[in-house]
Parts: sequence; structure tokens; C-alpha cells
Amino acid sequence: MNYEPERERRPQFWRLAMRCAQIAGTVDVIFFFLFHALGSPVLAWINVVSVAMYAGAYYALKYHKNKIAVVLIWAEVLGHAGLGTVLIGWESGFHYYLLMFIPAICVSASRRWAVYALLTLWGYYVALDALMWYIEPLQPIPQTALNIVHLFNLSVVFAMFSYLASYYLSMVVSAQRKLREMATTDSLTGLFNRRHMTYLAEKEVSRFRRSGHPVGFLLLDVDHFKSINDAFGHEAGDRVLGCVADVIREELRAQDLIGRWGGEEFLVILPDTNADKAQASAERIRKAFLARDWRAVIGGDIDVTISIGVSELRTGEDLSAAVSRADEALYRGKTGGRNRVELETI
Ligand SMILES: Nc1nc2c(ncn2[C@@H]2O[C@H](COP(=O)(O)OP(=O)(O)OP(=O)(O)O)[C@@H](O)[C@H]2O)c(=O)[nH]1
Repeated sequence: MNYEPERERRPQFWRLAMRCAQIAGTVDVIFFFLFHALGSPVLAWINVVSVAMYAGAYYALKYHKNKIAVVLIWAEVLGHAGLGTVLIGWESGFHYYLLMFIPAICVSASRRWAVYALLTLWGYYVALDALMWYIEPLQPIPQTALNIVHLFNLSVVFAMFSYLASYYLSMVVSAQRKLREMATTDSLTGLFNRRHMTYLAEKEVSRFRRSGHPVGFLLLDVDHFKSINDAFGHEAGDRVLGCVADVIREELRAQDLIGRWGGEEFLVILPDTNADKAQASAERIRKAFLARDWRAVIGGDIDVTISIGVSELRTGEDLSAAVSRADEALYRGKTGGRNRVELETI
């Protein structure tokens, strides 16, 4: 069933299996006392074997012997369900435990093995059901005791299914969150990546068309970044980029959108902000760069400055027009000596 590599591929599944082995072992301890109280010592002692098997499965999982754990758990559930049913009857509800394998098989095995395992499980379940049409329980217990066992089994299976379902849901939700984050975020700076920034910018352009509220754009580029890389190494350059993102974030409002547009280039979208106010924000960022202690970041004697081009979205134009005007302004900032904020020309 290719179980060993699963631990690496699906660690949450195996952690969940450990938890289930603990819970199932505890349930079997309760069964031990329950069957003693109900006057069925044979069934009570079967649970001692079950507890031992779950303890074995738990430690096997703990020490990454997943195959052994899977064999023990399968043997316990199939054996316990079969024996319980044959000894005290179908009404005992021991067969419900077999159903709990269905989600476990689907998430743990490859599709091909899952089909084989599900068919085997179905065959076993149906065979057990059919067998009980023809034979009487070998160790019948009084009807009231049987009802108690049935209700107990039903309740345990309900509780286990609820637990498994909520666990699977939380796994799916956290995987979705991680995927969304990976798809929208630049891993080095934690800012939005270019693709997501384009999506957000398009939304702002649509909002502008509907409401007419101004939208400002800043295109920022670290000055002489290549020389930082060359002098202090790529890792120091990466640290600078992380810190550049922090400086920009600190100087802007929560609703402003900041993205890494290229290598050392950043795009900022300022909702409800005209060109004059955008220019003031850009100035604030530029000055914050001058105030920053870059030596502590780089570990060497160098100052980091930034050039910023500013534009405002105009009626009837699309995103690329506004960004390219910010880019032209940025180019003027670079050619005009860097460490400058330049506003778009008319
Ligand atoms: N450390 C690091 N460097 C990067 C990354 N992305 C791009 N760069 C580097 O950024 C440098 C950009 O260099 P240039 O385009 O010549 O620009 P510059 O040196 O900043 O010069 P001006 O923009 O004209 O002031 C290149 O050396 C790239 O290798 C990154 O993720 N990490």
C-alpha cells in the first residue's frame, strides 16, 4: 500500500492516526468494564487484546513504522467488528466501526489502492451482514444489554466521524490558506507579488470608473542596488529588499496596496489619493529611507536611497497607461541624480 513514504507526504494524516489509536484504545478500555458489567467476560477480554493492538499501533506510528501500525489497526477493527457481530449479533452495532475506514482509506492510499481497499471493506461488511442472516449470535446477551452496547457504539462512531470531519475540514482550510498566500505573496518581502498586484490594481481601476474617486500610483526603485549586491553579497541585498518593504509599509496607510513589481522595483496603489497627496506620501517614504540605519541591515558602510515616480489614474485610461507614466517619472528621477520623487508630466 506504499505506506512508508506517506508519513513524509501526509504528516497530518499520521498524526491524526495516532490520535485515533489513542481514542480507540480508550474506548476499548471502557468496553472492558462495560462488558464485565453486562456479564460477558469473553467480550471484555477481547478488549484487552484490542487495547494492546492500539497501543502497539500508537508506538509504531510514533517510531515511523507506519506499515505495522496500519496492519494492527486494520486487524483490530476488522477482527473486533467481526467478533463482536458474530458473538452478540448485528444489532450490537460493532459493524459501524468498519465505516470509519472509508474516509481514512480515501485520504491515505493512492487512488488504485483505495479502490482495492474499499472493495475489500465493502465485501467484508456485506459478508458479515449476510452471515448474520443465517446464524444466531454465538454468545447472546440480554436485549437491554444489547441496546446499551448498540447505543454506545453508535455514539462513539458519531463522535469519531464528527471529529474526523472537522479535522479534515481544518486541514483543507489551512491548505487553501497556504496556497492562496503562496499565489499572492512575494516570499522575500511578504508583499503582494506582481500578478496579485495587477489583479488588485485592475479592481481599483474599475472602482475609479464607477465612483470617480482618485487613485494614485507610486513606482519605486532602489538606487544602485546592483552595487549593494556586488559589494555585500546577494544575501545582504535580500535583507535590504526585506527592509525596503518594511519602510514602505510603515509610511503608508492600511488601505494602501504595496507589491513587489520586479527585482528591486515596487508598485504602490493609493486609493482615494490624487497626484499631490501621492507625491507627499512618496516624499515621506524617500525621507524614511534616509533616516533608516542601513548599516545595521547590511553590515557595512553604505546608505540606501530610493527613486520614486508618481502618477494618478486618468479618466478613460487603463492600468498600464498610469503605470507607464509613473515609470517615465521614475526614469527622470534616476537620470536627474536619484534619491528623488518625480511627478508625472501633463
Ligand atoms: N539580492 C537580490 N538582488 C536582486 C533581486 N532581484 C534583482 N536583483 C538585482 O538587482 C539589481 C538591479 O540592477 P540594475 O537594474 O542595474 O539597477 P540598479 O543597480 O539599482 O541601478 P539604478 O536602478 O539605475 O539605480 C541586479 O543586479 C539584480 O541582480 C533579488 O531578489 N535579490
